[in-house]
Amino acid sequence: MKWKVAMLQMDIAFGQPEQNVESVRRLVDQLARGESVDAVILPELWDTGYDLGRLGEIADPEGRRAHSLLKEVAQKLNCHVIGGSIAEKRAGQVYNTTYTYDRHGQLAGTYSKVHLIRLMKEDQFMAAGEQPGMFQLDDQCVASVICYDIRFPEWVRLHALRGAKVLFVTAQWPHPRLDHWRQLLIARAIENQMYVVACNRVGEGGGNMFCGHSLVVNPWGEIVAEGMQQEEIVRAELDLSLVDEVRSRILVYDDRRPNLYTF
Ligand SMILES: NC(=O)CCC(=O)C(=O)O
Repeated sequence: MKWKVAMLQMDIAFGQPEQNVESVRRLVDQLARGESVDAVILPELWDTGYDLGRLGEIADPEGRRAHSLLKEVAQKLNCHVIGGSIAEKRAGQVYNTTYTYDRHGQLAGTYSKVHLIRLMKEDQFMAAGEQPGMFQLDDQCVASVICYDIRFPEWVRLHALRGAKVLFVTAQWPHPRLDHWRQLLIARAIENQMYVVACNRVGEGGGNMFCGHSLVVNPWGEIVAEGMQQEEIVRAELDLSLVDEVRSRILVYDDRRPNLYTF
């Protein structure tokens, strides 16, 4: 199976959800004028940015605003939507949450960021998720994680062990750590022999300059597509049969020694 994917590498207005909804709509309109795609992915916290101090006021109650927009996008483009993440107000807490809609406009999965980044004070304003982000799209097993999660190979590995062939990463990754971003994504693809489709944002917010370079890496570790550091739609084609091919060439999964990994 082949999938055409598009990453909306957008700028995000700090603490301005309505303005950011309009930015998503503008990019989706632009995407709709080009060749059709099977999946589109947005960046992390595309609705609020890292305006953590105002989350009580601007976070999306039960994600209602995001659900409505992402469903609309899935139906308009007739494609899967890995909906970046949003600041989701739920049960008196705020979570950093991804909603994924399938091409029929049905909710396919929800994932709340498990590893909150203390460096950016996320832990002081948000609650951490507890569940994995696994779901099916076109009968293919895929996973989604959020930004800092890629520094935790053991978390990504669990998703690969449970069958994920594609890892979607939604991010707000800032300078000066562009090298970390690229190398961690390539490493996750090589060690798990899976596609990694990673959408970052550009622009400035809360004292950070975000580095773009949205990336698609194939299961052999080759970069298939890479954004620049400007607002753009980055497109790529995935050939999912390559996952099985690479997994049968180097038998990493069979050669594991999990009984030794508990000392
Ligand atoms: N939004 C994030 O999780 C940023 C992660 C990051 O900058 C890093 O891990 O470095």
